[in-house]
Amino acid sequence: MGASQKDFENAMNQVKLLKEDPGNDAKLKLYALYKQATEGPCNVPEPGVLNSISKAKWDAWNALGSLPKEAARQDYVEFVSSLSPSPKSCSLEGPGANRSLPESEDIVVTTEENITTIMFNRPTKKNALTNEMYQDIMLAMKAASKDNSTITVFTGSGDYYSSGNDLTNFMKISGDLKQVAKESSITLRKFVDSFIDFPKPLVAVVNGPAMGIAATVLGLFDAVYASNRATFHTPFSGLGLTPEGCSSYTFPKIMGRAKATEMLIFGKKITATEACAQGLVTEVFPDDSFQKEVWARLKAYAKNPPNAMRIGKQLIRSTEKENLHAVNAEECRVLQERWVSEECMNGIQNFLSRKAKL
Ligand SMILES: CCCCCCCCCCC/C=C/C(=O)SCCNC(=O)CCNC(=O)[C@H](O)C(C)(C)COP(=O)(O)OP(=O)(O)OC[C@H]1O[C@@H](n2cnc3c(N)ncnc32)[C@H](O)[C@@H]1OP(=O)(O)O
Repeated sequence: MGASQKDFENAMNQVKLLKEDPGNDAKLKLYALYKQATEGPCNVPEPGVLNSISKAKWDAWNALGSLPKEAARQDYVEFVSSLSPSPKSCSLEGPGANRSLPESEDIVVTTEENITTIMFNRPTKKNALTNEMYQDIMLAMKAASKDNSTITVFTGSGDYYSSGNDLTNFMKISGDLKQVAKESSITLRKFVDSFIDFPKPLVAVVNGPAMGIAATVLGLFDAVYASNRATFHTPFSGLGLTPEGCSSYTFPKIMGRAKATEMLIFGKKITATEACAQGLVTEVFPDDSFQKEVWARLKAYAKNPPNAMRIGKQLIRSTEKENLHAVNAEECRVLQERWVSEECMNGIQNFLSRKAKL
């Protein structure tokens, strides 16, 4: 006998209680089966290539063809049960939990003239990255790695590139702090892995200040173009934190140990011009012509044959990959401990109570 409506509803609740992020492929499958089970065969127009996430969702649903609603419901229930053998002891608000597919507008993905752009879009909060945004960025990167674009670009909306991790993420957690720190460490590792393994040229268009994790992962980009308004700031020690995004390896390699120490350990903020002199930034542009000049250049680069660019990148990066994964794993292991430390609690508390502005 097929799954009942009650089984289906239970399965939907179980998805919300998943302890670990099931991954983008599983989320797409869940989405498609859910839509098929509730609405029947895909009945909406195919989204344009400008929205690669909607397109991925549409493709997954459309691929189910004329599968009957009851069969989709049954498949959904079975698939959920394969994902969640035990729904007990879950943190409802932990990273990765309660997520299905990106719905928020905090990350905007567009594809135009062979360029997929992933934009941080939370300007009123200086594009600080929420737990949901980490998940959506991973999803967007996975889609971008497979779409028809030749280059992928990160940029920010408003006056900031990004102020890094949203420090209120720490207040949204429930349950055992150590367990949440463990889950966060897993999420962070996966997030940084997405940058290490990204197969196409990855470019940052740094429109304003870049802080914390938004600055550190720049060491994993293939080119970084910055407005002269941009600054680069990793105030980790003040927050009781330690470097991530592989910066403990990439920054000393790029700028030398002394300059990397000033940034990563002493929290020195550097200008775009300094970052360019130290090799973190490829080129700096005057802010008033920044967008025009950078996009004209990127559109020209994006016309290059995609395979040549992809394979060229692979040659430049492949010898480093193993090291980078090991560094990422170690940085995340250390951060897992830092997040539950008194120094970190005090650092976050200072920001939240605005006693200290970094
Ligand atoms: C158990 C652990 C679970 C955690 C799971 C996370 C997993 C991944 C962790 C990865 C590690 C990453 C580390 C980092 O990125 S460290 C860097 C963090 N960023 C900061 O420290 C910046 C903090 N912000 C500031 O110092 C200032 O806001 C800033 C200099 C950016 C701007 O100052 P300004 O005076 O111009 O503007 P406001 O302060 O008034 O800001 C406007 C509003 O934006 C909010 N805001 C800005 N940045 C952040 C932020 N990073 N987190 C949360 N909110 C931020 C600010 O509060 C204002 O909001 P309101 O208008 O509502 O007050």
